[in-house]
Amino acid sequence: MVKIAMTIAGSDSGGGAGIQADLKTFQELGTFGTSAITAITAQNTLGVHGVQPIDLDMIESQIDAVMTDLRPDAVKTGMLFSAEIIRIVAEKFQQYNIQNIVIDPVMIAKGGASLLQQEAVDALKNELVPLATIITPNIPEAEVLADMEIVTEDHIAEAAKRILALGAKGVWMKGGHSKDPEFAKDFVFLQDGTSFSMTSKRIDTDNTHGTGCTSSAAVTASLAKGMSLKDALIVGKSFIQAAIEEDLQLGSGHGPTNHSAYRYVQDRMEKEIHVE
Ligand SMILES: Nc1ncnc2c1ncn2[C@@H]1O[C@H](COP(=O)(O)OP(=O)(O)O)[C@@H](O)[C@H]1O
Ligand SMILES: Cc1ncc(COP(=O)(O)O)c(N)n1
Repeated sequence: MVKIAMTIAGSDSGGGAGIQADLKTFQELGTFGTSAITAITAQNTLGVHGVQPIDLDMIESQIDAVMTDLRPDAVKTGMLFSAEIIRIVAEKFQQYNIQNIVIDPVMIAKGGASLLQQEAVDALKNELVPLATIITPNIPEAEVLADMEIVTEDHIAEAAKRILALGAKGVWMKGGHSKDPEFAKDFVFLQDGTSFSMTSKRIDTDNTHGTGCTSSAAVTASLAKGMSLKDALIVGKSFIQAAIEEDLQLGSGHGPTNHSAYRYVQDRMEKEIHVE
């Protein structure tokens, strides 16, 4: 029977990030996608033009509706916007005993708009991160979660240690924001003390809108299908490398990635991602 993946996130009218990116990615990887929408954004490749959070009761009802009937095999979170929304999501994860939880700690859109209120960071750290199978911060998000500046690889390891100390089972420290002109190098640290890196060549492009949403959705779909965490993360990295490489040149700002590229270039990606 088809496996079910769920996303709890914001809507991106531009289709490159948020719920839209997640559902496309779930579908591409052969899972059945379900969702609970936390906020609506009026957004395109040029930026975020408006944000309207959904009523808390309605967020709760959406989660209950999916959890009680469809029972997702893995769930991811994206834009959660407020401490109140984070609390509801954390409560629901516990109520329904969800095991495969991917937390993309979305804070700021590529154009600079805030997608998480400042006072929600504590709720994220104390209530949601402890439930994560894997949390997927980019460098600025890891700096906030670990409360330190990240410049060197030693800083990455120290920040990961601090994030694991919050209770997450694993952390995928994404390197898209690093200054390395040649490589996009990510590091994974797990609660059992193991770690590995996933490196690809850096693509010179502005079309990276939604890379965090898309890569974490690929991990979620892979966990839903029963893959090991390590294999699921390698699919996440390969899926996003394909989606960035085969970009679509849409819009006149930070364009979306190509969510359907992976299915055509999967074999090539296996050789392009270096795991060490
Ligand atoms: N220009 C790029 N070329 C190749 N991979 C990239 C590029 N930018 C980001 N990535 C990869 O995309 C994923 C998401 O990266 P990152 O930009 O760090 O997160 P976010 O999208 O959350 O800001 C990571 O696996 C990262 O290595
Ligand atoms: C609704 C929504 N959720 C998440 C992001 C972050 O996307 P990214 O940082 O990858 O551009 C976004 N721009 N919009």
